[in-house]
Amino acid sequence: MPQRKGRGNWGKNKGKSGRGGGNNWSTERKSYAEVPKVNEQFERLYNDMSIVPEGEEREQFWAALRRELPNSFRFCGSKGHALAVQKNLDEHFIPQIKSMKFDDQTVEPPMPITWYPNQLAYYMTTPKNVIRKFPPFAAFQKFLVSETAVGNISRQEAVSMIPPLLLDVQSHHTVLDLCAAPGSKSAQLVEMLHAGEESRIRKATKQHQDAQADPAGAADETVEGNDWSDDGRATGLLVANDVNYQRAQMLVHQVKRLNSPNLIVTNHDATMFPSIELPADPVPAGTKKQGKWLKFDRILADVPCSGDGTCRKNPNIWKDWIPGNGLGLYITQVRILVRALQMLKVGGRVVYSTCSMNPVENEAVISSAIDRCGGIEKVNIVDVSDQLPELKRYAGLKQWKIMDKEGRLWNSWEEVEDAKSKKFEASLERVVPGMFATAGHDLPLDRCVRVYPHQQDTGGFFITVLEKKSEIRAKPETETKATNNTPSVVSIAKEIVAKPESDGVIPKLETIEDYAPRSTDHTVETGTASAAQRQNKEAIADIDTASNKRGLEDVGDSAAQDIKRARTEKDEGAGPGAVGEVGQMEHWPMPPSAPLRHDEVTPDEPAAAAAAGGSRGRRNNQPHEEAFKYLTPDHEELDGIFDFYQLSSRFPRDRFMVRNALGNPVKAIYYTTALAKDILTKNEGRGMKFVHSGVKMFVKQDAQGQDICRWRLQSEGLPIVEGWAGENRIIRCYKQQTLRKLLIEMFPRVSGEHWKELGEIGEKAKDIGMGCCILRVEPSDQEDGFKERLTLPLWRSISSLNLMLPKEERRAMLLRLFKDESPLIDHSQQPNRKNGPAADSTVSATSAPETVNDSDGGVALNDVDDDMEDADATAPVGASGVGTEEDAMATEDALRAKQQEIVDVDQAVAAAPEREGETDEANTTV
Ligand SMILES: C[S@@+](CC[C@H](N)C(=O)[O-])C[C@H]1O[C@@H](n2cnc3c(N)ncnc32)[C@H](O)[C@@H]1O
Repeated sequence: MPQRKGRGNWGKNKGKSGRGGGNNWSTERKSYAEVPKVNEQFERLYNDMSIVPEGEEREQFWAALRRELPNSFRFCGSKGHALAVQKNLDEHFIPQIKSMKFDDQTVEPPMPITWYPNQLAYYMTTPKNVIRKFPPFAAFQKFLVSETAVGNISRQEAVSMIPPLLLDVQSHHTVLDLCAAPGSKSAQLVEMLHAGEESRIRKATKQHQDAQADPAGAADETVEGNDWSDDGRATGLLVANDVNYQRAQMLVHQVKRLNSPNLIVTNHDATMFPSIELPADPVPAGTKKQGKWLKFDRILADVPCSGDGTCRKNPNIWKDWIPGNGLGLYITQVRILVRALQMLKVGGRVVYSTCSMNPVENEAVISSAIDRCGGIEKVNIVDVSDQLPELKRYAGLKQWKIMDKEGRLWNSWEEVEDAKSKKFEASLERVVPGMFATAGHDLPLDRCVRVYPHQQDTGGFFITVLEKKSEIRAKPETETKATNNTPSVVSIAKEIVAKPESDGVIPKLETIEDYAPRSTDHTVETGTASAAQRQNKEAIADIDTASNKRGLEDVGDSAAQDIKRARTEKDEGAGPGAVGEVGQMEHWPMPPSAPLRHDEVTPDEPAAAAAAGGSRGRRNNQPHEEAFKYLTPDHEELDGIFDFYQLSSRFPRDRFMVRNALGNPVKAIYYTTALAKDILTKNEGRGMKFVHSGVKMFVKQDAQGQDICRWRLQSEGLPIVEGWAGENRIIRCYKQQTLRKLLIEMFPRVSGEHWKELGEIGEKAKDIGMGCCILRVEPSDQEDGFKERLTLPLWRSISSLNLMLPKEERRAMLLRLFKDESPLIDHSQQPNRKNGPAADSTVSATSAPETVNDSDGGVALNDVDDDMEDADATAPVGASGVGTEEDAMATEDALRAKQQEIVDVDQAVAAAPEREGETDEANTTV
């Protein structure tokens, strides 16, 4: 974004809030403008340190911080489809918006963010409430909402897009996002894993088809790119984690839109993220198998922070900013970063980021973490000055000051020690040596990146890229300047005992006590306890509070209790020196699970299910997650599916799983990558808290007719598998008018002579067997052809053919592909079909479907897009056993309700604060 002095036309209206008509736009704008934007300590800290030079630029800095933030959004980089959506913005909406006037003012259209690669991100200064409420924006608003719901657009603050861009993710990478909710950066990371995948898969499937047709003549097209090992599919993985369960659910919603099988969502405290076990490598007979642990190529540590760089969208920060906020987070931030570096492969990258401008949460954390990991020879700060060349930025600070709780500024730890030696200083309690820049410690902290609000009209942000140069053994906190503790006997003993890791294999230590973070809970807190002990106790409390209040006890996690119990026993003997060592171990265990009590086993799940690793019972109020159980490749349901769709034997059969403890395919079958499968199966029952994984690929269908497969393809999973399906279930479409008709008309008839009305696809539609099939929209150079490739699920019943798409998605596609806002026509809404089709505008989304007399006899589309997991493996499938279009309509209604739910949740996610203490109103994404 270019540097901007004002906020364009909308900003000029700030003073005009009393304008006639009393529109909401004025009122809401006023509320932002009215929040007082002064805070003496906040302003003094940054002015005193001169983070921006005095004079005109400093004025611009503060003026920008006092302005409301522009909205921003970006297009999904990995989907060809999303690029067509972007074209729609450029060619349709932007010219439309440019011609609009509101209150005699021109309206500023979305503009590309210049530093974002491939012009995929945009910003817009028009306030979101104007977009929502000013009628000429209605179509644009609809476009944003529907494209966001299906994953083509992500609404995200501009500066928040930087950290993933600097992580340099490739499709075979194992990536960890340690503090991921609400998930905007995770979504970006998932997209990066899938970059280039569509064209790779197309090449791989084409080559396979060619080879089948002519084994001698097929050309090998799989020459470019780096990820052919799985027929072009991305082999990497994102583990997205958040300590807060509710926020982890938002994260799931956010990333689920992208339909990635390369994703696992977890729910752990990042300071002690458990080591993930992998299946051991094969060894020669008679040799003992070595434990193998996952290490990551890339880790994002977008840590909890005080968030003062977000005061443009969260004006309350002006009122609430106190120096203690940043001080209190420092230890947690260092622990998260050290844990990230421990879990990183040698040669891998960690990106550390905050939306705070305070060096105590930024350069001090970087410097302390590098110190704990053995210095710059072990962990280097990467020079990224040549990356994102258009991005204006400031270098990281090499000198800074620490503001104590009373607002006094300190230059060095020596000054603090001197003051403390004279009298007890309560306000210095949280100040520790590691917070200060150390003279003579020549870390290239200038390679850190600071982005200030006036530079590109954004929020403030801090980003640092770290590279692990060699294996590390993190020093215990007590032995570093992060705290002022002296080393404990226990920690020294551990350093001697701990075995070095090699080749990405971390040796497994034996006892829980070895890993357990030291609790101060049972350490006698006396007047003589050291400041470090008190500090550490507060720091542990900080994990609980700063991590959105989900600490050891809060999670209701029996594992946490076990850890506490274990460390308590040890601490009793260890004395005060044992405190302050949280996070020192390289290898953290899974939190152990408490055994399920008999009275916790629910009646519908026998004890056998619990024994099988099921999770129907709630343990100590721990959130309930269904098990992830993989089907054996020779499972009979898979036989049926592979036969019906004539799926190539080359498509992997061992990656299908279900979400119930008994492992029975009841409602839905999900697909994951091989690595996700290895992780989910190997770590089952070890206490790892998996919250989500897998793309729904097949959904159980009530359908009559002998030859119909009861498993229909779900649109989420279709792109993954469709290239491997046989011609018998494919209908090809080349002409725009064919697809347009299928989008506008629901349940068009194929019986009798009606099939002719379907044009180019009529004959195939007439002849294809009943059940689920695939509509392949092929691109061509014809005038009435398509520029983009599309694949959609269809259902052929006795008398009709129907695209299995929710109404909202039909409308979004009509708008995007044909600029068409026609009402949908529902042919199933005609008793006896004698009175002509019903236009969609007359159909109530919530009304019970009318009775349809002429049963189509083929299918009852139950549970379409039902996100409920297979809660009960023994439940009967479907209710009626007789399929009618009535059922199908009920399905459409369910879909529509679901779609609405998606939009609602999406709006909630978009409004969810990224940072502690932000209000929902604070979020200004469109
Ligand atoms: C700045 S936000 C992350 C924003 C996110 N990366 C995004 O782009 O949407 C910080 C997140 O860290 C989580 N968090 C706080 N303490 C944590 C901890 N100890 N371990 C893991 N997550 C933590 C919070 O719940 C919060 O969701």
